[in-house]
Amino acid sequence: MGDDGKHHSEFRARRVDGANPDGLEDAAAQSRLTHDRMSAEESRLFPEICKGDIKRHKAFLIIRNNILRMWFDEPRIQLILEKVMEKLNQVEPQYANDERVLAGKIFLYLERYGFINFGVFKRITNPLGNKKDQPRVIIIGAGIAGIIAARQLQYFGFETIVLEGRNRVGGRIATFRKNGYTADLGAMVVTGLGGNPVSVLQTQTNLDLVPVKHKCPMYECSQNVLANTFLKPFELINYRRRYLRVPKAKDEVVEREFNRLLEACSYLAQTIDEDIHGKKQPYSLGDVLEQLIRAQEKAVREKYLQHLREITKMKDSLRTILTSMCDIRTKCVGLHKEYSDVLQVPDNGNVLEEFVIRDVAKNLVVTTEEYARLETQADQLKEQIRIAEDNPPPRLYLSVADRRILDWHIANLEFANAAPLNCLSLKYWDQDDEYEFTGCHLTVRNGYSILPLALCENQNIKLKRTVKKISYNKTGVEVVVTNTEDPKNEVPETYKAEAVLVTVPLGVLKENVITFEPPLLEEKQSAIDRLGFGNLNKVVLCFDKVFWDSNHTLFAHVNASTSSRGELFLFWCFTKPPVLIALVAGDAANVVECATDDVIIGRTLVVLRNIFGSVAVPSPKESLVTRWKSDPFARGSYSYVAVGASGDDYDILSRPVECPGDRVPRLYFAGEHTNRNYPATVHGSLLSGLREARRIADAFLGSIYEVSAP
Ligand SMILES: Cc1cc2nc3c(=O)[nH]c(=O)nc-3n(C[C@H](O)[C@H](O)[C@H](O)COP(=O)(O)OP(=O)(O)OC[C@H]3O[C@@H](n4cnc5c(N)ncnc54)[C@H](O)[C@@H]3O)c2cc1C
Repeated sequence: MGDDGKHHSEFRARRVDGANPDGLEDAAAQSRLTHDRMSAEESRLFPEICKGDIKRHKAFLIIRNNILRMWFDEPRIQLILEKVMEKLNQVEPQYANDERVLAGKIFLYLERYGFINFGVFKRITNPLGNKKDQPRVIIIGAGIAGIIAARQLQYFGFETIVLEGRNRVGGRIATFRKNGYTADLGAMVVTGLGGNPVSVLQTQTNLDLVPVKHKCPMYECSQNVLANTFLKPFELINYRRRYLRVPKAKDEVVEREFNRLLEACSYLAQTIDEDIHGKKQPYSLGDVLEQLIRAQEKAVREKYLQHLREITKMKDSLRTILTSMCDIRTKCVGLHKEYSDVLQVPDNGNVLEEFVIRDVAKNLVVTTEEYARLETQADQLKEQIRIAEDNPPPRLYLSVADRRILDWHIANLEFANAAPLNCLSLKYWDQDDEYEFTGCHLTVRNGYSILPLALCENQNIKLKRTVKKISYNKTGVEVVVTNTEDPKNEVPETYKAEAVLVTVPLGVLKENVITFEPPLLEEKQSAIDRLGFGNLNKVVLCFDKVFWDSNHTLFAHVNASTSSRGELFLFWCFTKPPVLIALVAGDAANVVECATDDVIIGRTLVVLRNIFGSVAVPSPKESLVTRWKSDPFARGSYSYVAVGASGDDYDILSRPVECPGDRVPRLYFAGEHTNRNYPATVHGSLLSGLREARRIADAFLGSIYEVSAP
């Protein structure tokens, strides 16, 4: 990444960029809605408004946008209908008076759909009153999807119980905290605040978000440095840096080429029909990218060969000309001699002899002129050859050093997708791009776990309960768990409820560690198999002082080979206490799973010492290596669209399961792998939890139309 470089996942600049939107348009945009248009969902829920006259349509939008803005104005306090009507009366008295019923319905819809009154806020009233015997829902997994769903369901009046296998909440949001050091082992980046529900949670909790600056010096191995440096004796032990900073211009050129290659892949993805040309197997992004690189290499080689061929051709022509000049020169010498000879003959007035003299003289002139013409041609050709030889086209598409830098950019993309590029679907790997939020990327300086911990307050959560079996039928659900509170005496427990929400990671679903009774439908099982679940690991090193350039919060390490490109390729340093987080992505992420901590940490220190010099880099005070793939409660990091999968698979995974003849579905699914538009992210999980809370509430409490309007 160049100093100011942006890679393809950078956001397009749009107007809204965070919490507390000012106007009605901003409030709608922050809720991922359009201010002057009803969403498809709204049109479905309010058909009489959608198809009705333009005035009511406008009334709907004005009321909806005003309610959203009221929520964003103070998301720490429950927004209640009375307050909404009071404020609406101040800003839009006409709508407050004429559309009271509609305003009530819009309020209930926004609340049920998790646009308002979600997260950590002070409750003023219970929206459903204090009804007894509310349905009971079991939520499996205390990650962000499970906790927000539990919290929302509880707010809607359900009795909830969260069963969590680990001895902590947060799932893939996990913060290492020790001796004042903080490091996020799972999620650590908020990918823009414009449209992001995390912006509300930031206001409600004390998440300390700092922008991720793109200045990122890049270091690569230079074997010549040591050889070319005159070392004093002690320097032999404390040898100097062996890695050099990649020149900014070079980094920028390669980054531009990388982006060009990705654009070409994207063009091909749109034009290639995966089923034609007898190719049954869909293409992967990695394969096509490598093919494009090979094609470019071939084209560059071809161009260079063509250049050599042209020079050879010019040289051949020059040789022919020079040979002709030689012949002409010999001929000239002969003619000259002949001319001298005929001039020797005494003039006896013979006309024939006079004719011979003139003829030889003429021949001599013509031949000399021909020689001069060829000489000019030869000079021109020599100049052309010189120019061509002085300006050869590149011999190689990428030098070895260029390829390493390109591999670094590929590793960065493999990090973003948590998978080697040859596992990603060419056609659909970036299917969610158009939903990207606006604003810069931010990181949580005080640790992301603040969020799940805040959301857990007053929730009924049982830790150390590993779910083994889920049975569901028309009467309800039964969940069998192993209670691991006492490792020497693990006991089975059974929990019963009206419905169950499963939020375990896709990696866990793929392992089939939970038995579903009856088994999941073939459609769902195939989607579980098709979608990819990637891996990405981190090495955390805590030091007693900063030895890196504190002006930079990121620095890059360019690895020596394509196969190791993802190894410790990027270092993060965002927290006040000096902590470095090294990222391991792509194939290298899986290598970490089977190496010991000593090996990984030792290797990380070698890289740092090569960059900063061994004197500068002390031994770490604390260190830690993640192994997400080996973690039985994750089995990897997050989902990706694998070769053969598509965005549809996220939709299939989000569908609830109904027993034939039952009036409501009993089995629901949430989690990042169930969110087509926002997969693989904290906000995606959060939105999926809100979505399922709404779905369960609609099923058991009636849809928004059956809720009596005030
Ligand atoms: C290394 C890494 C880096 C990431 N970086 C980012 C980032 O920068 N930004 C971002 O937005 N997202 C990031 N993500 C993704 C983000 O963390 C996840 O998408 C999100 O946290 C998932 O939430 P979830 O609730 O869907 O799943 P989880 O958080 O995984 O929650 C599922 C819960 O189910 C529990 N569970 C599993 N099996 C069982 C069982 N059998 N019984 C009971 N409980 C069980 C788990 O213990 C877990 O608590 C990253 C993820 C990883 C791993």
